Order: sequence, then C-alpha cells, then structure tokens
Amino acid sequence: MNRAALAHRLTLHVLTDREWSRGRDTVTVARAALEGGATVIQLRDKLASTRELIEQGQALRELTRAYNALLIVNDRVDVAVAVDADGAHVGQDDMPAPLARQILGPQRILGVSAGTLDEALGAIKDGADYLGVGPIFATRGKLDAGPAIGAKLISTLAARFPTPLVAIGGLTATNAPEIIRAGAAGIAVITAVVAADDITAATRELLTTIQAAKQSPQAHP
Ligand SMILES: Cc1ncc(COP(=O)(O)OP(=O)(O)O)c(N)n1
Ligand SMILES: Cc1ncsc1CCOP(=O)(O)O
Ligand SMILES: [Mg+2]
Repeated sequence: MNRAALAHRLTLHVLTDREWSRGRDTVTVARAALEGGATVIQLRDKLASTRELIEQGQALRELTRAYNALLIVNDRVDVAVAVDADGAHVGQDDMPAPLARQILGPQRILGVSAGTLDEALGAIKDGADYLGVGPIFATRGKLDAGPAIGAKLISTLAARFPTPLVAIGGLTATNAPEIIRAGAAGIAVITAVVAADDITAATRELLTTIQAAKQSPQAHP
C-alpha cells in the first residue's frame, strides 16, 4: 500500500480495551465501531492470555475484512502474524521496531509510538509505516502514558516527514479537528468510543468531524 492510501486508511483507529468496555465483549465493541466507520481496529488487551488474544484476533480478522477495515495488533508482533493481521503496533518499551519489521516482513504495517522528536526520528529511521504520536491530551485510557504533549510534535513532524501520523491520547470529537489540521493523518481512541453508551454513534460522530477537518484549510500552514 502506498503512503497516501495508508494515510487515508488510518483515519479513525479504535483500540479495543476490555477494561473500558463496560462488560461488552471485544468483538461486539469492534463490530459496533466498524458499523460507525472505524477504519482501523487495534486489538489491545492487556489482560488476555495468548490463547485469548489469538481467538480475539481471528474473530477480528474476519470482521475487519467484512468491513474493509485494517486490523492491527498491539504489542504482540507474533500474534499479528499468527492471525494474519494487517500489522502490529509497538511502543518504546515493546519489541524494538527493527525486530518487529523482521518478523512482520516488508508488506505488513508497522506502527511505532513516539512522544518526543527523538523517538519519532528513531521510529522513522527504523522504517515505521506510521507513528502513534501522544499522549496529545490528558488520557484516562493509559495510566502510564505520561504528561500530555499537545499538538506541537504533530505539526513539527508533519512539516518535515511524509510518514503518516496517528494522534492518540484524550482525543474526542471536540478536539480532533485541531489535531487533524495540525497535520495528523488520523486519530486513535479508546474511551471516546469503547466506553460510549452508543459505540456506533460515537464512532460516526468522530469520523464525520475528522473528515470535515481533513477538507478544511490548514490552521497551521
Ligand atoms: C496508534 C497508537 N499509538 C500509540 C499507542 C501506544 O503504544 P504503547 O506506547 O506501546 O502503549 P500500549 O498501547 O501498549 O499501552 C498505541 N497502542 N497505538
Ligand atoms: C494507548 C495510549 N497511548 C497513549 S495515550 C493512550 C490511551 C488513549 O486512550 P483515550 O483515547 O481514552 O485517551
Ligand atoms: Mg505497547
């Protein structure tokens, strides 16, 4: 997939998280998000056994194919390959990106987290296909996420590098437009979707706002 096509497909990334799902199972949550237009489902479950992750991954693989969405597996590069996911996402404390790339091969998507310019430069050098940049705002979704970094890193990176940027951390339909206008290709959310009363409606609202922001002029040229 070329960069422009990937950037388009990264528009709205929904991370599953059973701790925020209010008792709804991961497949139910993902189906509702896909129904609302999520373009990526990231399987993220810090409590699951390897066997459970594989089962969830296989179910999500079938579901994401039916909705023409991407499936990314968080942390577990081996599980990503085992369930034939589109890719894997690794953070700064996870498997190093060059090793993840070796296991994923050249075709699967490799996403890498970056919270600083140095981390971003390293991830780009290591061949990340996209960067997960954040936490942009204060977040409830990751306890050890560290302080919010705001939109500056997004605008700096967008001005200098073609690698698609996915903003994460405290994103909502209210604050997503400014982040898209700063240069993010898409946004990634947990609580704004997974903890919503109506997951489909919350996803649809986010998608509509992101799409509108992508079409409006740059706030920070
Ligand atoms: C799109 C995206 N961006 C960042 C992250 C965070 O990854 P990481 O820093 O490894 O933290 P965990 O999600 O593993 O807790 C992500 N998952 N997705
Ligand atoms: C996984 C992750 N990485 C940085 S912030 C975050 C959590 C995002 O959760 P929310 O969208 O609820 O703020
Ligand atoms: Mg991780």
